[in-house]
Parts: sequence; structure tokens; C-alpha cells
Amino acid sequence: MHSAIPRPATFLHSGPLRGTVKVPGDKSISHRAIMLSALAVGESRISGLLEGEDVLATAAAMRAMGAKIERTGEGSWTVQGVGVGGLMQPSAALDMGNSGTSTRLLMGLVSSHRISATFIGDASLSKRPMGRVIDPLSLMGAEFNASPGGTLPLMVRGLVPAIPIRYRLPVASAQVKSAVLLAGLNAPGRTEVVEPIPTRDHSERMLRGFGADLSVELASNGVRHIRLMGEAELKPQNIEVPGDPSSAAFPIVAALITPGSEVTVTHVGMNPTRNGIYKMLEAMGANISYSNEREVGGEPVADITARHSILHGIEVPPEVAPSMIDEFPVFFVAASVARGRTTTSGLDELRVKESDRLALMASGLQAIGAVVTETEDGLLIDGSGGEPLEGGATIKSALDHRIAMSFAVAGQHCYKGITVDDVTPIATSFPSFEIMLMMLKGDDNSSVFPDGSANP
Ligand SMILES: O=C(O)C1=C[C@@H](OP(=O)(O)O)[C@@H](O)[C@H](O)C1
Ligand SMILES: C=C(OP(=O)(O)O)C(=O)O
Repeated sequence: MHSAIPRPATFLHSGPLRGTVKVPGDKSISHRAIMLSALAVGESRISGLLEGEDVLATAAAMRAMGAKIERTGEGSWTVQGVGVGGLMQPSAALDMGNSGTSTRLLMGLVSSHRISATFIGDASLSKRPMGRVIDPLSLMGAEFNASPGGTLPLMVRGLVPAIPIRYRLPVASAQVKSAVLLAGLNAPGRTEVVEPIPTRDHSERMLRGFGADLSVELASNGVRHIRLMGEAELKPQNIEVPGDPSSAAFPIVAALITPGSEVTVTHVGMNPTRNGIYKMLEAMGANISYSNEREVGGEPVADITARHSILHGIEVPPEVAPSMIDEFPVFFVAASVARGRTTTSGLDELRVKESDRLALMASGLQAIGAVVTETEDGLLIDGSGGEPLEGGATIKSALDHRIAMSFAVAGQHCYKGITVDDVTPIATSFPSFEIMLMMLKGDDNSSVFPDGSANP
């Protein structure tokens, strides 16, 4: 986990951002690659794995439950799986750090094994709602002992055989969907998740890739029915993890708002359940182009180039939210310097992420001179029309990597720059972020590689 000692950093207005960078591996896919490899029978190899703290927490937990997991090189890992049903009793509490995905997906896995596990996490994770996974996993027979409000620390006792269920998601959440599917892997018979609003489908793609019997039916009303046959035998795989579109959004927005910029991010995952941010930026007039489009490990991938653009405000349809749920903080930064009003709604989920992202983005943007109104479920932003914002404020990152990176990007287009009180949370998803930004600004030296990693 990152240092408990806060590290402030100041991000100043700079000249154009230029260059080609690679962002680290996709966080959602990296978690799932470790988990499913650990449940396969035999050795899987993973390349391009995100070596951020959240994924390392998943790897440590799977090790604690019996999988043999080794790092063989930068982003390259081998995993010796224990087989579905083979997870072992961990001898200590599983420390999930800051990671909601690790917690909720692993709660699913434990639920259908004959083990119990205690989950703990940092101050941010310990406030986040776990009732949304406790509910369906209880129906499958698992027992829970959670802190008040259904939060961490909590204990899960799994049941074998677990009860396969049909579950309609009450909230658009890929984590809840995945928790139920992962529990269903070791339940006898068919587990079905009914998904009224589509969310990221990496679990479905990867489960199939590992040989699980999983089908997806799209009903005429747009509702997805995901059916998984349990007691699956997963076959080991070689997985190449594409770059994270959520991480790529930071250099892309930085380029769009900084006059004279042109930035290319290579090898970025372009799964349609994840690319809402790019679609919405294009709707605002962003000059974004895609090249080298291809498929990698069952996921579409492309190189993305963004050039400085005069953006104009738009109304973001609420149904787009799940496909850009983690990108709203940096999207709000783009909207703050666009021409005209940007309206967002239906974003209640942003209040239960690593921080209350609606409240923190509203107050932080107001503090640097943006015109922002917070509503119950969204923000209304009246952009500066391309003018730099005032800046000069110190922003609290509140254990939220995306808040920290969003204000680092905003600092690009402020007269006085922005100080983020603690940038250490960035290591949860994008350890090379600051080096990448320096390189794009031309402040680098020869010890920085094009992918943003530093020369050791
Ligand atoms: O399944 C996943 O990997 C994720 C799902 C999303 O959370 P929700 O399921 O809570 O929407 C997202 O915000 C998170 O960063 C990763
Ligand atoms: C919400 C996020 O992650 P998690 O839920 O895994 O903590 C995120 O990365 O923005």
C-alpha cells in the first residue's frame, strides 16, 4: 500500500503537451485476469498487467487463498491456479487497501467456497457500501458479519454447495454483476444475472475465454440476461491486458484543453462498454482520432490521438453514465473550460466511489474559479469558453486517485496552477502518471521511457 505520509504536488500551467505515451494495463481486466487465472487448473501467463496497488491487493489475496502468483518481468506475471472450488482458508484478514473491485469480486469468490474471510481496507474503502453484494451473495447461501451500514471490516463465510440464483441488478454495477457470476462459478447449475442497463462486460468476455459455459441474451427491451453454468473447469490462458481507457482519459483531456497540444496514447482498450468518455468528448467537438484498431485478448484496442480543441458544452444522456463512470471527474474538468453549459444527471453512483466525486469535483472546481452547480445526481457546468481558470487553490484528494489526477490535469489550464494535497493515491491505478505528464510537457530527461515508466 502507498505511504501513509501525504505527498503534496503542484501542477502548473505549461506549454503544449506533445508526444506518444502508453498508459498502464486496464485495472478491471487486470483484477479479473489474476482472479480467473487463480481459479484455472494449471499455469496462466499475463502480460501488460497493471502493477498498481489495487491489483496488487487482488494478487496478494489470491495468494493468501492458495494460488501461486509470480512476477516474471515488468507487467509479466505467471499464475498457478487452484481450480474452481480449490480456494484455501486465508490465515489472516485480506487487506483490500483502496479497491472496491477487489473487495466485491473476491466476496463473490469466497461465497461459494468452504472458507471464511475477513475483508479490511483503508478509510475510503471502509465507508463504501457492500450491501449491494451482500444481498445477492446471501441469497446464494453465504453468511456475512459486516460493520454497521454494511461496510468493511466484514467477514464472509462461504457455502458449498452454493445456491445458484437468478438476480436482477438493482443498481448498474459491473462489480455486483461480477460478484454474482464469480460466486456462480462454483455453484451447481445455472446462475443468471439480469442487467437492465449494460455495464462493462470484461467478466463475461474473460469467463468465456477461460472456457466457462456463459451465454448472453439481449432481450428486445435491451435487458441483458447473462447465464453461467457452475462447477466450471477453467483452462489456463495467456492474457494480454490492453491499456486502460480510464487512465488514457487523463492525457487525452490534458491535450484537448491545452493550446498547441497533440498527444497519442497507444494500445488503449476500446471496449464499447468503456468508451463513453471519448464519445462524449467528440460530441463536444474534440479532435480525437483512432488508428491501428485491432483486437487483443478478446478486447478491441486502438491508438488514440487528441489535438487541442475548442470544446462546447453538451447534455450527457444519463444512460451513457456506466460506460464512462470513472471518467466523470476528468470530464468535468474538460466541461469547465468548454464554451457553454454541460449538464449531467443520473450520477448518484459517483457519491459512493473512493470519495463523493460529485461533491469533491464541484467544490474543487469552484475553488479554482469554474462555474459549477451541484445537483442531487449530477453537475451543471458553465464553461470558461477556452479561457484558463484562475487556479491557485489546494485541493484535497481524499484518498481518491481520480480526484488527484483530474486536478493535476486542470492545473494545465489555470493561471496559477493547482496544488493537490496528497498525490500518493494515484499509485492505486496509475503509478507512472506524474512522470508521463512531465514527459508530455517536455520536462523529462533521458531516464524516462516512452510508456511513462522511469528508468530504474
Ligand atoms: O467492475 C469493475 O472493474 C469496475 C466497475 C465500476 O464500479 P461499479 O460496479 O461500482 O459501477 C468502476 O467504477 C470500477 O472502477 C471498476
Ligand atoms: C471506482 C474505482 O475503483 P474501485 O471501485 O475498484 O475502488 C475507480 O477506479 O475509479
